[in-house]
Amino acid sequence: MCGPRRRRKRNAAMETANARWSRFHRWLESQQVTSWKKHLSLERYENGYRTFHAKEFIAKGTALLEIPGHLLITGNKAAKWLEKNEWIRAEEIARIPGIMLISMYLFVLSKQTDSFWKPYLDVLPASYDLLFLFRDELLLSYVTEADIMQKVQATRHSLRDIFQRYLARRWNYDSRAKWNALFKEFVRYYCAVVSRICFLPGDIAGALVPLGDMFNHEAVSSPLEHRYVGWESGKGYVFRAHRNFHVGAEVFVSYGACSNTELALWYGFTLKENPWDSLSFYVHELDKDILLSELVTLDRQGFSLNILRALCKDDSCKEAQDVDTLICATDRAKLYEICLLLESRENKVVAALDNRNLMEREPTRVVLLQSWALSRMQVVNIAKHMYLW
Ligand SMILES: C[S@@+](CC[C@H](N)C(=O)[O-])C[C@H]1O[C@@H](n2cnc3c(N)ncnc32)[C@H](O)[C@@H]1O
Repeated sequence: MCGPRRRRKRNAAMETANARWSRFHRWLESQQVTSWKKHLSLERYENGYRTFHAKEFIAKGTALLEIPGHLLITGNKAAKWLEKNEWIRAEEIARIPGIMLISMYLFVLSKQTDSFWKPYLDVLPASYDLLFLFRDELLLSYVTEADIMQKVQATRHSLRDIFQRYLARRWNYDSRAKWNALFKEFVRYYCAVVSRICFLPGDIAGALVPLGDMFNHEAVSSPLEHRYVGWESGKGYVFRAHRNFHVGAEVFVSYGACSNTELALWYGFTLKENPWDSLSFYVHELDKDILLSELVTLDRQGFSLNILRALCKDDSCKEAQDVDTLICATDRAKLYEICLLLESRENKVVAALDNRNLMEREPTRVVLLQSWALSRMQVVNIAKHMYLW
């Protein structure tokens, strides 16, 4: 496409996005969701990414945002509505994951021009980088985390199955292309749900919390002693500051103790400094002489006990439960060697990802895999020093 046409198309897309954004704000105001403006400004960037910033100093514990119950899209609401409107039968509900039920619900709602939630649905992101969306075989060959591709395949399979079984039959699609387009829309809603769902006790899935789902994640190094995000009776769904935030700083919440693998799977990003990062691998893939077929995990505290037991020099220690006893009896030089093998594998991944063609084809996804591999190397590096004499 030539320059001016591309510019016109981009401007038109921006106008639509601006109009949708204004409608979303008016909708929130019409539902009396306004008090957050005292503390927060909501920034929106051209690539569609949104963040909250502190307008004033925010002290730990401050209520940042309160969303009334009737604005939440919960698993229970979705299941009830789908059953009432004969999309699913009551006995099928327990067999379908709650997250899928909400995705089905959003997909059906999105087809209704007068849906109460339309202003919210219209500002959900248009594209995602969740791992199961990656299709490029070369890119996928650089995913080193063990067993993750099975999870990816299971998610893809389950999405197709649910769409075909419950949704496609009610739509007139006269071509494969139309089926694919509808399926893509359903997948987009699924991505929105998995990457934005909030914990809600007593609900089969949790809740989508309009506006509350614009907070980005930061990792906190020790588990929070208090639940800062959740349902508070008499108030609604409340987001509180889990630490102090200075004027102008981005205001985060914490999605929990997520490893980078979990972040890549469910949110489509990884963190450079992630205290909860861990990696899993099969040791025989690195060293055929170690006879251990179980999955081994490594985190910032070291290797999982199964490998310590497998490498115990003294048979009497193999049953020990205590990590210190096991480490003393383990062949630490071998653990160090495994660290070197892991390091070399991740190094190769980082080098292979430094590929211009791949970068041009899939820039965001390459960056995600690079940062994932680099953070794995950080974990390996910590372990390496731990097992060095
Ligand atoms: C609950 S939404 C948060 C709002 C999101 N930024 C938006 O514009 O809609 C979760 C998504 O935000 C992005 N995200 C959240 N925290 C992030 C972080 N620390 N770094 C990069 N992306 C992040 C990821 O795309 C994730 O799937």
